[in-house]
Amino acid sequence: MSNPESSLSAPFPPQQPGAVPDPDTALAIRGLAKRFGEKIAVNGISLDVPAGSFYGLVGPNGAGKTTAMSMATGLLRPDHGQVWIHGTDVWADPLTAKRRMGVLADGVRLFDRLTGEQLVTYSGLLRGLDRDTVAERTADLLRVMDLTGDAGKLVVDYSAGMTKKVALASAMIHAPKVLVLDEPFEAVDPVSAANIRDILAQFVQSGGTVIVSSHVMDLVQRMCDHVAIIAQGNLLAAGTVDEVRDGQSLEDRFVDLVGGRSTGEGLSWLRT
Ligand SMILES: Nc1ncnc2c1ncn2[C@@H]1O[C@H](COP(=O)(O)OP(=O)(O)OP(=O)(O)O)[C@@H](O)[C@H]1O
Repeated sequence: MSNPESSLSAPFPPQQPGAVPDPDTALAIRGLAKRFGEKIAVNGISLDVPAGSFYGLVGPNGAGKTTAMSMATGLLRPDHGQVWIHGTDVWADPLTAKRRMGVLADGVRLFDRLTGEQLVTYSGLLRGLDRDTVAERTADLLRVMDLTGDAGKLVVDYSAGMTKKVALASAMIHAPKVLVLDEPFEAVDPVSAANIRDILAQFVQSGGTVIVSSHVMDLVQRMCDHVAIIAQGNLLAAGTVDEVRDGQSLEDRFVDLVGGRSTGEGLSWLRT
């Protein structure tokens, strides 16, 4: 079934000036839009992420996930629209909003001339934590990320998966209420990924909110309780995973909604 007008796409009215979404909503997005030259990367997306949810954001390559997440976390200024983290406008009051969130951004350079331990420590001190708390949490985070043995190594010399894990540790050290993670499992080995999943699940159980983008539908179906599907800058569906997948696997539903499966023809020159 291909139904981009699915009733699951939340029919949000334009936000009235001055109207603030319920502070219990972890992330509220209204009419978020971004254009790069002629390219409309995000085309007026509205979405509510309930507090305490494990929310997956899925979409094909170039769908606008990273752009939307960057605008939602105060890293990229939107052309239009508003974003609130627990009722705080991210662009009007970025300091308060950023205290409440931990962000694993895609493609943002880390201070990679620091060691892993220094980087996580620096993130904690930057967030205003005292030195003892930072030392304790840094040791805990490096341990669960299986980085203790490499804590003294420069981040520039880390593998892609190690870099992802140290960035994740840096995003979590101030115990935010909301974690916004762009592809947190990309390049991460299965044991570390399982550890990270456990940490995130416990975080959600204790009332935190996790928003992850991922291309791995099976993972999103197993791990998340809510999901939004984005394609070509538009929100195609959003709701609980069961609502969105509508009796199918999430992967089949995704392919139905997004389309674009090639028939396997072509590239005859590649066949031996
Ligand atoms: N800084 C930029 N300048 C120009 N175009 C950009 C820029 N950032 C993103 N885009 C374009 O906007 C669109 C959305 O990109 P975005 O990175 O948000 O997609 P994505 O869903 O995160 O993709 P992927 O799953 O491949 O990471 C793409 O067409 C991309 O080429």
